[in-house]
Amino acid sequence: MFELLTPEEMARADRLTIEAGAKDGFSLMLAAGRAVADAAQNMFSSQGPIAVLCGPGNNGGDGYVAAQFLREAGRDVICFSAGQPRPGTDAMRAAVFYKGDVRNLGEFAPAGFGGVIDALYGAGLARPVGGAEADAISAVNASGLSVIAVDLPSGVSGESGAVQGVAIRAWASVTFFRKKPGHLLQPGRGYCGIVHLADIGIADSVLDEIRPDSFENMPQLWLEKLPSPDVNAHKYSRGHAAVFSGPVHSTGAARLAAMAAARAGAGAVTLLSPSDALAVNAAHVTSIMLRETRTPKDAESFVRDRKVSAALLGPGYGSPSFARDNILTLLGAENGLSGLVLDADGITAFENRPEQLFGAKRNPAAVLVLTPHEGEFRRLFPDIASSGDMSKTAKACKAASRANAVLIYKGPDTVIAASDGRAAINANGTPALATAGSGDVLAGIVCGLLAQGMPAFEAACAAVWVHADAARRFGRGLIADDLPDQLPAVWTALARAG
Ligand SMILES: NC(=O)C1=CN([C@@H]2O[C@H](COP(=O)(O)OP(=O)(O)OC[C@H]3O[C@@H](n4cnc5c(N)ncnc54)[C@H](OP(=O)(O)O)[C@@H]3O)[C@@H](O)[C@H]2O)[C@@H](O)CC1
Ligand SMILES: Nc1ncnc2c1ncn2[C@@H]1O[C@H](COP(=O)(O)OP(=O)(O)O)[C@@H](O)[C@H]1O
Ligand SMILES: [K+]
Repeated sequence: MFELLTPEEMARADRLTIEAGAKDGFSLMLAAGRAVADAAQNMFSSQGPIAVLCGPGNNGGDGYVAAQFLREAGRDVICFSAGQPRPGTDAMRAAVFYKGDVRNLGEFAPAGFGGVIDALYGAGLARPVGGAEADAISAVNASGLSVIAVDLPSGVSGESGAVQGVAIRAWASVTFFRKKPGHLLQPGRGYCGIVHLADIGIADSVLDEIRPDSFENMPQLWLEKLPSPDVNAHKYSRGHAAVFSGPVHSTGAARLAAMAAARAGAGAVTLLSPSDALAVNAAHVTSIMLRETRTPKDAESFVRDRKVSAALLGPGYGSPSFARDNILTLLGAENGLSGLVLDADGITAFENRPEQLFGAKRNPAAVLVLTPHEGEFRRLFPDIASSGDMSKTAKACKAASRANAVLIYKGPDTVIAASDGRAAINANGTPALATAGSGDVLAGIVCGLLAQGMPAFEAACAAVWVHADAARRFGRGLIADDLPDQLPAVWTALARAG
C-alpha cells in the first residue's frame, strides 16, 4: 500500500479495471461514494443536516452517491451543485441516483449544518479555484465545521500538494485505492486531515502495468535491505565510516554525525580531524576513533588503507576550498569507498560552480548522497528550485538525475530521490526535528548505513524514517544530541516488526 499514484496514474488504474471487465465506472463510483458515506456516518454527529458540495465531474459524482447512501441511512442531506455533470457521464448517473434536495452552490451558507462533504474537485482540478466555489470554501474554512474531503481537499493538487487559489481544510480525506503525492507533500498534507484509504475494487495487479515509481517512505520499502551483522562479523567487516570534522571552533556537528553513524550500526567510526581540532575532539569522544587529517591525500590514503566504506563531509566543515579538494579527491580515487555523503558545507562548497561536482571524475563504485535542506538545494540547483510548476518530488528527481546522486531533499515533507526516477515521500516527520544539529545526525545515519553496504536509495529512505521515529520516541524537549541514543530502540522495534 505504499505506492503513490499521480492523478494520471490513478485514471489509468481506473481505465485498466474497466477495460478488464472487472468493474464499470459507475460501480467504482458507487464503491467510492459508499466509503465516503461510511466515513460521514462515523464522523458527523446527527446534529444538523449534512451539506454535500458537488462539482461537475466525477468527484461531484462520488458526492451525489454518498449523499444518497446517507439519505437511505436516515440522514438529513442537502447537495449544493457547482455545475451540472455532462450528459452521459458517470457523474450524471450519480446525480440521477441521488433523490434528495439539490440547490445552487451560490445559495450555500455553513450556518446550521452538522458537517460538510467536499466533492467539488479531486483528481481533475484543472485551474485555480475561483467564483462561488472559492466563496463556499472560504466560508467553510471560517466556520470550523467538520469536513470530509472526497479524494482530496478541493483546491489541492493531487500531483504536487500545491494549493490552487484556495483549498478546503478537511478533518479527513477519503481517497481510493492508493494515496496521491498531494496527500503527503506540503502544503497539501496540512489540508487533508486524516487520510483514509478505501478499497473500491481496483485490483493490485493494475500496478504491474502502471509501475509507479513514487512511494510513501515506510519500512516495507527498505526493511529487507537493512543490514544486520553476520555471526562471524568483526568491526571492520560491519563497515568503517569516516566523518570529516571542522576546525577547532566548529567540531560538534561532525561528532553528532559520527555518533549517529555508530548507532546506525557501522562497526567502526573515525573522525578525520584537522590538527587544531584534535584535542577538542579527543576530549569529547570515547568509542569514536580519531585521525589527524591535514590534506586530501591524508584522507584519501586513510580511506584506502583502513578500508573505509563510507564517508561524510559537511557538518560544521567550514572552508569551501578544502571541502572541494577533499570531495573531488575522494570521489575520483580507486579507494574502496562505496558511498560519499555530502551535507551542509559539503554542498555549499559547490555554490556557483555545481558543474565541478556534477562533472567530477567519479569512481563508479562510490555512490554520492546529497542531503540538502531548502536553502542548500537552491545553492546547488538554482534553476530547478525556482521552477514554479514542478512538484517537490519532480524537483528532487531532476536534481538526483543531474547530480547522478541519491538526494534527500529535507523539510517537513522530505523527499528521497534516486537518479533512476524512484522517489519516496516521508510522512513520519515531526517539527521536533527542527532543532540545530538534527540534519547532522541524519547525514551520520545515512553514512553509517552506507558503510554497512546498504544500497544508497534504501539507506537514505531508512535513515530519514528512523531519524523521525527517534524524534517521536523522545518527544518534547528533544535536542539533536538525544537522537543517536534513541536509535537502539528504533532498531529493536523494527526487528520485532520485520
Ligand atoms: N479514477 C478513479 O479510479 C476513480 C475516480 N473517482 C473520482 O473521480 C474524481 C476525478 O474525476 P474527474 O476526472 O471527473 O475530475 P474532478 O475532480 O471531478 O474535476 C473535473 C471537473 O471539474 C472542473 N474543474 C476542475 N477544476 C476546476 C476549477 N478550478 N474551477 C472550476 N471547475 C473546475 C472540470 O471542468 P473542465 O476543466 O472540464 O472545464 C471538470 O468538470 C476523483 O477525484 C474521484 O473522486 C471515483 O469515482 C472512483 C474511481
Ligand atoms: N517541521 C518539520 N517537520 C519535520 N521534519 C523537519 C521539520 N523541520 C526540519 N525537519 C527535519 O529536521 C532536519 C533539519 O536538518 P537541517 O536543516 O540540515 O538542520 P541542521 O543544519 O541544524 O542540522 C531535516 O531532517 C528536516 O527534514
Ligand atoms: K474534493
